Amino acid sequence: MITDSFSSTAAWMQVQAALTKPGVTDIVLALVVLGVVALAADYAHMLYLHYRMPPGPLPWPIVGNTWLLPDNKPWIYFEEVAKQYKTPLITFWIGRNPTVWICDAWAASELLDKRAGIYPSRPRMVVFGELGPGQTNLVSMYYGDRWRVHRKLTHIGVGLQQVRNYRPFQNDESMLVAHNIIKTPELYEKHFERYAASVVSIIGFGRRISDTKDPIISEVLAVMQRAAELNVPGKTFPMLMETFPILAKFPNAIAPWKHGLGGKNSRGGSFYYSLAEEARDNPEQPQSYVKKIFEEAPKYDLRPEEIAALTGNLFGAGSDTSSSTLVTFVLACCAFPEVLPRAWEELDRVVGPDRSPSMDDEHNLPYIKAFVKEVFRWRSVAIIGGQPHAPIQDDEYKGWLIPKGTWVQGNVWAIHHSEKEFPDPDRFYPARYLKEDPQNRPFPNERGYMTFGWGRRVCSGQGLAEQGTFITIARLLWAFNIRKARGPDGKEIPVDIFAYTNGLNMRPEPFKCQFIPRSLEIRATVEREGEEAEQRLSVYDGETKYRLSQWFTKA
Ligand code: HEM
Repeated sequence: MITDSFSSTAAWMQVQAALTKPGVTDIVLALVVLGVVALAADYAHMLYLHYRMPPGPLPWPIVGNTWLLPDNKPWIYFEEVAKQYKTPLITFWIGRNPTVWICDAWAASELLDKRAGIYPSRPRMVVFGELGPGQTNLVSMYYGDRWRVHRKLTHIGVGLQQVRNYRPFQNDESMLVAHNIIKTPELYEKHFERYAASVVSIIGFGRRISDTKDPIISEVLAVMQRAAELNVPGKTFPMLMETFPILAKFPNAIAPWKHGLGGKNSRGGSFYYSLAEEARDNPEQPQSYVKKIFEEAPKYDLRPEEIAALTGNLFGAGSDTSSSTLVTFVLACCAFPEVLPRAWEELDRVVGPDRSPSMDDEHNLPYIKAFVKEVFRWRSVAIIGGQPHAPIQDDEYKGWLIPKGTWVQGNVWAIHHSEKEFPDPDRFYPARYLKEDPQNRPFPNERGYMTFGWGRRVCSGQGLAEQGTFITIARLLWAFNIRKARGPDGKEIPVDIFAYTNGLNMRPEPFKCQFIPRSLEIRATVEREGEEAEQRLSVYDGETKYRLSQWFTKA
């Protein structure tokens, strides 16, 4: 007894001594205790959200579910998780950040379209946002007055009314695609890239891109494809910074995982600003979007990096997406040749061999329209719907909480791959879009696809992309029998409909194919129209002295 009371008195005196005169060990001990308490409180909060938010795998403290991510194409994994939980949306924790993945068309329509006023913002994005363009670019901007200004200014360039005025040169550029494919069919992918880059370059800078070797194509596409990898959740650097945002705060000199990320003052931005100034100051260059932006700049107090973002977005958002969609179209023709005769029958009946289809034919070409819709659906380029949305207030869906600021991503892969809306979804089957077809199913929007996003953040260039994709697909279907290439043994070389890149904007891995003109008359028409189009487009010929690569060396 006496010994017990003596030892407890001694221990008490030690505690008192430690409190009045703490040593290093005591401080370390106190910090450890504090750390454990903070961690426990943080994890308790994570578990609370785990039970209130849409279902998903149990998160671990700090790392969440990041370790469960596959090395590639996480959208397929999220589709499987949603099937496993039998829910239209799931929660997946990227570190301590719960992200919601919408895997069903009706839920996407309800949340992102019908409740557009609640979901118009972007969440905090460490890699694509804070280490990328941040709040200078419409794509990653939070919802608010500045976003409204940028959206309005973007519409001056590619708003629905405006893009109708671009039809003549877009049509001419598309005629050149068909002509160039006759000359060098093996370069078809390059012809699509040139076409897409040239259309946005004429709109933006009043200058066309006439050569597939123009460095602006290869350089800008390379940057875009790299950027597209930067918003696909991943468990390696640089995306691991979304799991551990503190790593983004380290100075670049001691943080190799940050290398190559642009930042607000990125050299890519300055490159676009120089292109814009060059176009503004060239009296010979026709009226263009940059000239209008410079006129508007004082009214909105636009900074140079904002001007660079607004004009650069035309390339950034509009060239890789449009050309990848056309490569997907070619892959579909090779893999599903049985869908072609019906397209030819319609085109021969409505258009004939002496001219190629025009935009005015659209109403008379229901199967071609369905074909284009199926291209947009079957392998949608923006496979996770571009950037995530974020609610500007807490929301509830089917009893689940979606807190303000949550990263909410439309999983377009899962949405367009659902048996319920698209029976046999990996089959390319345009007729599913025709009302009378037995495979036709209800869909929450009239178009029948969600390729261009939702609500207030829906793609600003949708009108331009849809009209360009229609006219180019219609023309190529009319002109060619597009089919699998043959090997030296004369046998067809198979194509793989799942071989796609891993970016946020995906495109088929390279494959070979043949473009066979459908008749001598059609071939003659393609050549004649191609030469005439080139003549008309010559008003946009011009050079730029800037190269993105020089910029990177210079800075
Ligand atoms: C096939 C071609 C294209 C596809 C599939 C596509 C798809 C998308 C998607 C999915 C989004 C995100 C929408 C959302 O957050 O809900 C987006 C945003 C955007 N797109 Fe496109 N796009 C295409 C072409 C274009 C073109 C040609 C331009 C302009 C020339 C453009 C400009 C933009 C801009 C500026 C945004 C950001 C809008 C905002 O955050 O408010 N896109 N696009």
